[in-house]
Amino acid sequence: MLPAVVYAAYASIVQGANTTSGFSPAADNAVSRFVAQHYALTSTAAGLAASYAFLWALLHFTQDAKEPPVVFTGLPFLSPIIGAVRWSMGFYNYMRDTYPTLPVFTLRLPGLRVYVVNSTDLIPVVQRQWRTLIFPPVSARASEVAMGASKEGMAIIRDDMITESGFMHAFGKAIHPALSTGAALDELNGSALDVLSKSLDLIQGPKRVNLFEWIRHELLMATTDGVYGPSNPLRDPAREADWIKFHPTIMFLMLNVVPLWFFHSALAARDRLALDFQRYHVAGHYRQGSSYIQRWTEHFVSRGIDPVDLGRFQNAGLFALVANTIPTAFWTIFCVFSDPEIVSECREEVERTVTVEEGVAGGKACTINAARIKSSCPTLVSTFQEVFRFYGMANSVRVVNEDHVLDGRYLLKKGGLVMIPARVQHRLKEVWGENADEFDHRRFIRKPGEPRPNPIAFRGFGGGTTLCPGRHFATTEILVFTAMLLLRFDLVPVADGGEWVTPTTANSSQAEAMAQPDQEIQIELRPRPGAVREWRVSCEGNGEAALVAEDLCR
Ligand code: HEM
Repeated sequence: MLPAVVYAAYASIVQGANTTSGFSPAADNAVSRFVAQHYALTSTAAGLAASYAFLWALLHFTQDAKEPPVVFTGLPFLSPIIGAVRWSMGFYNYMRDTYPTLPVFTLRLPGLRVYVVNSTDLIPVVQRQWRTLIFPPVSARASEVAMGASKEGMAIIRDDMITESGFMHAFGKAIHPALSTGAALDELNGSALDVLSKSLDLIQGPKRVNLFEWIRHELLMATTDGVYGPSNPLRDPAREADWIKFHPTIMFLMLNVVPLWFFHSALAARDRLALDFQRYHVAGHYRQGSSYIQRWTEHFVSRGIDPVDLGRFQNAGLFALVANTIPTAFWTIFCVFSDPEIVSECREEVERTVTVEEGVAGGKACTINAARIKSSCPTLVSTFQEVFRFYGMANSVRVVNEDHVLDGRYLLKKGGLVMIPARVQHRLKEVWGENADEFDHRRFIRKPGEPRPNPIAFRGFGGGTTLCPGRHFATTEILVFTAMLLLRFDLVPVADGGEWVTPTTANSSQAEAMAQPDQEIQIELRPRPGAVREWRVSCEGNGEAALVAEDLCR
């Protein structure tokens, strides 16, 4: 339809140029000669001008005055796309700096309105409207296009995306008890951290590793062993390799613009993983896994999802489990170990929490207590939070389910998307102070008499009804992993004369909530003098970590 309309406008302009210009006969002749000689050029220019005028009119006449102000209209419908390509991860911050007084603005793309929220005060207002500004279509789409779920499976998921009894909202309720304070969470963290601790026991002398690759392997094994139990499909090195092949393509699959055959080998890897997950579920192995995976599976089965789709959806479950935990652990370990001051402050704190008991064979055993790490290591916890603020890039997206007037002021039209970019919130000088653009590892340590920065502007784990349910599990896992390294090893870069070089993050996949490093760092893990001994981890009474507004304000 659109090209036909544009063509019609274009044709009428060219025809008009051939009849009369309104100038004198001599000028008319000159114009006619010019047009005749440069027909292709003039007709192209006229066509472009007509198209521009048409698109400009289309954009402005279909934009309601009550909607948030529309910006970036230089090339109607195209400027936002060009901006997103040009500024990439920095696009929304650039927009915020360009329009600092707009609490929310509209971007118009072909066939789509995006309402971008800049104001911290509007965030709770958006989150309260969870039945109108809804998240399930976003995650459903990811399962459909990236995980390859069947039409029948998707029909079950999409059946009711609004009420509390719909698949998605009920899913949140089903898994919640296994991931909040209590024995199930302690057990899950305990088994994952036990795997990590035993793996570190094997390093008895200096060992060279690529830091990201090594963290990815260690956390993939520990997290999936903790969740899936003794029959964890990811224990097979071929499945680990499949995940590493498939994972980077998820964002491109979700965009759905490149033909599927292009991702042939990644999709084959995805399907092998899904098949192993299917076998795992059919054999009932999940019953020996964590309470989390049992609840997860029971929810899907109770809603009629068949075993084939169960395997496919489990790939999405795996994404949620590890895709953000791994880069977050990388940056936490990088930021702690790359600064001698932070290493020594954090090491001192962590050492104070360790208890020494009788170990096996009459020796001594050191116990790392997860609850004490969280309650008594303010510098380590603050560095971890600062990693989220500095490297976090969660982009909360909601679909406007019906026309809605946000905060009684802004009309949001049905079918539009609402976006809350964490990177905008995380760099607001009015919240974080003049040094908002710098990494300050002590930023989150509370000082007497000093007000706490507005916790709503901390978006590391999203917020509202879709606030990450895995935040306590991931927080404990990463903090204790970092503590174990502090207690047991020195980490020394192999290249660059032993200097730590901060990797860039420009190529990060925007399907993730945490930036990912573009370059590897080869390091040597050197056991610290006296640290090769018996180590244990205790997660008893580990509890929750209050890092986000929802936990802090309860
Ligand atoms: C450092 C690690 C993690 C980070 C940074 C992270 C981040 C996030 C964010 C930002 C969201 C909100 C999405 C939105 O509102 O748009 C989210 C949702 C979610 N996360 Fe995490 N996550 C992490 C670890 C985990 C883990 C370990 C699990 C599973 C145990 C998990 C399970 C989920 C689930 C199921 C949702 C969807 C919630 C819903 O649809 O209501 N996450 N996560």
